[in-house]
Amino acid sequence: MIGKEMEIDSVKVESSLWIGNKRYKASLRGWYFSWTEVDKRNREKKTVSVPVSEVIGVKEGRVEIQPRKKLEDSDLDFTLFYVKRSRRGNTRGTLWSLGRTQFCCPSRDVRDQWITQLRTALQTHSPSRPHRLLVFINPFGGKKRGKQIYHSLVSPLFELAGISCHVVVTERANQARDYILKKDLTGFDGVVCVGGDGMFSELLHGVIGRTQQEAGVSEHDPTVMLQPCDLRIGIIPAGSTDCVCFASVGVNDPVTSALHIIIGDSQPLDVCSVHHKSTLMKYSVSMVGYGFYGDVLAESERHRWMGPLRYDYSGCMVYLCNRNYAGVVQYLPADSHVSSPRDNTRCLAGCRVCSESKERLFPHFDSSSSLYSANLSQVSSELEGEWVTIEGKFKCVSLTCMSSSCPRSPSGLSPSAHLADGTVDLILVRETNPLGFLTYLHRHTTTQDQFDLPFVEVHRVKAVRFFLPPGEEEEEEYEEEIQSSSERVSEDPDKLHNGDIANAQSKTTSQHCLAGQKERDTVKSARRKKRSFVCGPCCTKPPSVSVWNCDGEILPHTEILCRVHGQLVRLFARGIEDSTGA
Ligand SMILES: CCCCCCCCCCCCC/C=C/[C@@H](O)[C@H](COP(=O)(O)O)NC(=O)CCCCCCCCCCCCCCC
Ligand SMILES: Nc1ncnc2c1ncn2[C@@H]1O[C@H](COP(=O)(O)OP(=O)(O)O)[C@@H](O)[C@H]1O
Ligand SMILES: [Ca+2]
Repeated sequence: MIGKEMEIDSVKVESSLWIGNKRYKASLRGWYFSWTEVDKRNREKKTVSVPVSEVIGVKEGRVEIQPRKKLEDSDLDFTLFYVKRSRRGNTRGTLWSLGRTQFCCPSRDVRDQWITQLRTALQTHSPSRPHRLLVFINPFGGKKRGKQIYHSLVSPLFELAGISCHVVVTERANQARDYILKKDLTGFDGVVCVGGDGMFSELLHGVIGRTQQEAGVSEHDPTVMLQPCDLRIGIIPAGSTDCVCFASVGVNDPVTSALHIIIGDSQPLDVCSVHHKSTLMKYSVSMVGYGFYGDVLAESERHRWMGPLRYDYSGCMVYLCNRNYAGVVQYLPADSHVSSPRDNTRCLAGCRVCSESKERLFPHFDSSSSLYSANLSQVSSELEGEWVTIEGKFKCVSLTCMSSSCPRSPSGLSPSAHLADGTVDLILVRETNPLGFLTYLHRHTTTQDQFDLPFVEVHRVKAVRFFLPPGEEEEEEYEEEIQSSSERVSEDPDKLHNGDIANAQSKTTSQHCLAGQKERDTVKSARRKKRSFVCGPCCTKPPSVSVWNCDGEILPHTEILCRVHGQLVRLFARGIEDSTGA
């Protein structure tokens, strides 16, 4: 490896090249390919430098790939494709596009030499680029443009970069997850989803599940140390919230994401496992939310036809219901010397807090062999320590492993949270008046501190337990109903979908709203009332139990234990490249 690097470092290719009718002095030195304009008196002008790691492809002749491939035969020309950066409106992240420059060489020999040298440098300097990818497209995500986005914007870039893809257009929910869990994945360097957070979640569950299966680790045991996953995940945003993409890249743009995948970027990510009793329910990377966000999701599932707007509509409806929910929250604080959710920092590309966390998270990591010499039955110490208990009435209880920024909220649920520091932020919004809560929500869309409110508190934690106060415990009947819906699912695993749960809920909801006093008097109806979620402003006695929204899916239980697994998976991303500062 080092030998090769030295060999390349010593390679110095230089020649005159033309772009249009201007002459340039071009050179390839180590990590950079640069070209400097030279005027008629041999004076040097502006230099453009492209890191070899950001070269997407080198083609013979004059080539255009967008809008349509066009090849002109020429012995003297070559075309260089690379990452070009630009800012984007009010977001912090950097938008990437495909830069393209056509060079004309003095002779065919010189042209061939340039192409060979550039391609060799590319191979040497970008060892972690993927060569073969498994791509899942959800044709129904977001505005239903997944297929079009992939075929018109992404696939031509992958082709240009020489990446071969096996594409699966999904026909049902959970198809992507099951594929990753069961099929032969030999030869794939990564998995990619074209869709939203729900589709990402399928890949996440597939990749984590598969890795644990192969390592013989039980996913259900919350105390176990899970095996970190090798297969990287790429996200081409084509969903409704696109929070995971936005929070890890800084923009939700299919071309930017495709370019990060091509150059083989790698961003570790913390993952929360959510357990009920001794069963794993879900993994989450963005938001696990009870109360407001749970109700918004339950309501939004009934308005899927509205597309991404369903969340805004449901948000308003749920806001008008003005609910508060009693609960007991217990948490295990993280080390407050390292960072705090109110330290006003942002997790950006190359984040120091995240990179320093690696050693703490993987004390057994052997960097020379890149192996985790972890004893697989190893019990993690992450659940040890002094738990803090808070009981009260809450508008919402939210947990987030990362900032959870999205186009709706560019700084996110917890603006100073880190992608890969092995902690999760717990946000408690206590009972307050509607104006107070609106102020809290509104601050997600501005730069004002949403934690600087008397009814809001935030803690950086490693684990959280939530349960209902004594006397308000989870109802068996409800659990049975969910159970029977899961049983139906085990006959046909593809039917477990938010829709099912939300339908069951909305059925009770509309029954509650429409049924007369007679039915309401029965015990059964009283129970239903308790678990109905959104019934509009007509409700005089709101239900006392909400649901958990786990990365956009409704969890079938209220009592949960969440714990964070630091840097469990890796994305084809690099964190947010700050376009406002550096
Ligand atoms: C007054 C303006 C208030 C704006 C409040 C924005 C808060 C945004 C926090 C966003 C956290 C997002 C966490 C990510 C969740 C996703 O995993 C998950 C799944 O995404 P997918 O469908 O793409 O698969 N998405 C969600 O669960 C959606 C949550 C979205 C909540 C939006 C709430 C909008 C609230 C509008 C309230 C308006 C009150 C107005 C009163 C007159
Ligand atoms: N072919 C399909 N038919 C129905 N549901 C699907 C299909 N493919 C994926 N899904 C499911 O659709 C849900 C939403 O997908 P997602 O891509 O996240 O879009 P959105 O951001 O609009 O919610 C996911 O939970 C995923 O499991
Ligand atoms: Ca984190």
